Amino acid sequence: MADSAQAQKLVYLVTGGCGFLGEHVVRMLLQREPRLGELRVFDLHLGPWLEELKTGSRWGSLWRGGCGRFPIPSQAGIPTPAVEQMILVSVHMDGIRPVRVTAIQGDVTQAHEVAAAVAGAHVVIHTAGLVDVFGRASPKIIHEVNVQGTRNVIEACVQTGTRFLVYTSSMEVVGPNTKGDPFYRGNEDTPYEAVHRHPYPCSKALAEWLVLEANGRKVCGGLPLVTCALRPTGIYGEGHQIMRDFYRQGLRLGGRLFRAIPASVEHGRVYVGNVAWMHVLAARELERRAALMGGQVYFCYDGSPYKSYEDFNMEFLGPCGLRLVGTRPLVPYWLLVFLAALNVLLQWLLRPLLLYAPLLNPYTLAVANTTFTVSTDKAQRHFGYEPLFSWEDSRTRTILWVQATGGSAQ
Ligand SMILES: NC(=O)c1ccc[n+]([C@@H]2O[C@H](COP(=O)([O-])OP(=O)(O)OC[C@H]3O[C@@H](n4cnc5c(N)ncnc54)[C@H](O)[C@@H]3O)[C@@H](O)[C@H]2O)c1
Ligand SMILES: CC(C)[C@@H](O)CC[C@@H](C)[C@H]1CC[C@H]2[C@@H]3[C@H](O)C=C4C[C@@H](O)CC[C@]4(C)[C@H]3CC[C@]12C
Repeated sequence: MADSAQAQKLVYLVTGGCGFLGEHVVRMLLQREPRLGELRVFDLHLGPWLEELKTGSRWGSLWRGGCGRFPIPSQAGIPTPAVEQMILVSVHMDGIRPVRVTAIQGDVTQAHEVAAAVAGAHVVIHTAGLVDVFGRASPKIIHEVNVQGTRNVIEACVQTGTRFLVYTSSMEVVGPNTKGDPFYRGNEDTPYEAVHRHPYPCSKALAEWLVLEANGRKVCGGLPLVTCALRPTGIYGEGHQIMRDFYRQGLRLGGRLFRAIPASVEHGRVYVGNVAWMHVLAARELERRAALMGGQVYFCYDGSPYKSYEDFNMEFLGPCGLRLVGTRPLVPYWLLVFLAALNVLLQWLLRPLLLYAPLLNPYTLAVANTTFTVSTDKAQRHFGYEPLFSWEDSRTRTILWVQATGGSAQ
């Protein structure tokens, strides 16, 4: 067993660390990982919020030391992306402990950039991905980022000797499938015909398979790679852009949203803070429980209620002044199908001029209209996961965020 937590100074790498989920994972690690010595935040687009780390305003961290552009040690002459290193003194329950935060602007599709970022890391939490179900990116790009990017992360772990990899997968690896079969309060062992056509779920399913298949491969140094995949359902919380889009749409429509999906269609949702916590815990326990956790998948879950996608959103948009009109869908389903198809045609026609990517398309309509909920305790049984945030707390935090954005672009 490794030294005590206080003595260990581990290097964590979070890919996609500036994304909706990634940012919460970064903050959770800074707050709740006592073994953290260096935190590498790797992303194609580094967020301005990283600048706040200098003031330490968010976590009681104190800023110490300069922030300059330092090249991370090049590996065998591999060119390294520009990095920004900040030294943080994080105040934790266990006392004051210095944490180095290294912001790395890089691309997971570039194997050499990934290898440079992974080199020397103890754990990789791989959240980077192209979450596109709206036709913004081509299938080729989605595959490049989500599949080849994941392959690059795996190979970097093997080449550089990093042994622990937690991958952010998705419920969509399972479903809803192309037949629209419901998945009603299922778990990791529930039989379900996971058949996909859309580029996004196909890419997530292949990437997850690669991660699980890599479990047990010998890394540089001869020890085995230990991997697991976490499958969040629809994540909500501070920073959820789709929630913000619904809020802005409602404001434009005079404080109203119009029901399009039957209230009986249940959708699994999970608070971003609990998803982040599950990632931190899985990364911590993967070493100690390698035999049990290695090669496993875990749905992300918490106490969020089972509701239709629209009714669930109203838990937050209602207290922000919006009203969902209709107890039943106000538009016949065939008309929604027609409008979704029309959106695809418009997207294709307008593509030479502008990117038209509305929420409604045949895929999003099918997903929204298909029950998909999980009921499981596998993460609790395997690595002691319990949600960190209650439903009430998750709801309050999300409402406060929606109110704070006020429908703005932030
Ligand atoms: N949002 C959800 O409801 C949800 C549900 C289940 C799973 N997931 C998964 O969680 C992960 C994070 O999703 P999110 O909702 O935070 O999305 P997001 O788009 O907010 O975050 C993804 C991050 O990855 C980065 N990224 C994209 N391409 C990259 C590249 N080529 N190189 C480096 N970084 C790159 C983006 O800049 C972004 O910061 C994804 O893998 C997604 O599939 C999301
Ligand atoms: C226009 C109406 C029909 C409206 O109700 C459409 C809602 C639609 C945009 C969302 C309904 C379900 C969402 C998806 C689900 O929460 C799970 C996902 C998995 C994750 O990996 C990525 C995001 C998503 C695909 C999510 C996207 C938005 C919805 C399709």
